[in-house]
Amino acid sequence: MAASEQRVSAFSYVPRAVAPRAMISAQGVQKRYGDANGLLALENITLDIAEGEFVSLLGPSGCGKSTFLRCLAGLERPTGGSLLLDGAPINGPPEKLGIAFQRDALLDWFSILENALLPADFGGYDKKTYEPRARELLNMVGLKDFTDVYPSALSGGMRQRAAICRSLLLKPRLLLMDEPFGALDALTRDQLNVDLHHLWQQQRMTVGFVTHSISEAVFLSTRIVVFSARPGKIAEDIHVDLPDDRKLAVRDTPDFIRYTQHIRGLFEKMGLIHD
Ligand SMILES: Nc1ncnc2c1ncn2[C@@H]1O[C@H](COP(=O)(O)OP(=O)(O)OP(=O)(O)O)[C@@H](O)[C@H]1O
Repeated sequence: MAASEQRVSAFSYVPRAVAPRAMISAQGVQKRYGDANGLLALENITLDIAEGEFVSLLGPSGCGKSTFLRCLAGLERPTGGSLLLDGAPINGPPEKLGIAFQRDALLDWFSILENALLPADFGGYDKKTYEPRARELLNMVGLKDFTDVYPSALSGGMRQRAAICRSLLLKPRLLLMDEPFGALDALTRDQLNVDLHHLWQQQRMTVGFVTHSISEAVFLSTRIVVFSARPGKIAEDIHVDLPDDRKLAVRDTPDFIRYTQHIRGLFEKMGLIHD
């Protein structure tokens, strides 16, 4: 499906008349693993992402969401098309990048505060300079009293909160998250959705977020890019026009439900879910 054939509906993303310059610009991005006969994971991905957008990638398992995220992180290279950050090709992990994955990857022999400070360590920055920010972030997500505790003493949700603080330590312009809440129970996941929404509201970093949850995507995003089955193509690019300051109760509103129904309908049409 060519970019021009992408689905357009009442929900579709329409760039604003005076659009801010794209921070990320993908033009016909293709990713094939292996040689010329290898597996085609992504085909013809074309989209621009402006600074400060919260973009979720939704789609069936194996459709290339993580592959696209890894291309954005400079951990994989597209095999076709162009992928630009601030107008320059992404040839490696960009500066000011924050990453969070499903496994929190905290280091068990460091305290929570030390874990949150690791990016300063790795980046060769003075840890003392960043300590107030690490403490502020940990405070914001309810870990104020756990800064000196080791990860093994924390629940999965608390660990993931600490991991998110770590990814935000250096004030990333771009935060890439691959199913960061996938392993958490529903209540903890709800709370972390709220926490992440608050963090995004305050810091306004650009976020690329991979999830399998339609409701999580609608709650968090300003925009949802729905991929079709492999090779991943954009099935629909949806602008989420919900209040900027979202509380969990927004999920009970007719507007929210219209979005979740619409996306479920797309997956039904793709034959991915049925009653
Ligand atoms: N390093 C790799 N080498 C070869 N094939 C790969 C590699 N990484 C991913 N793939 C394949 O590329 C396709 C897309 O994988 P990817 O992980 O990007 O999908 P996804 O949409 O994130 O899947 P899921 O939702 O299940 O996590 C899959 O068929 C996968 O097997």
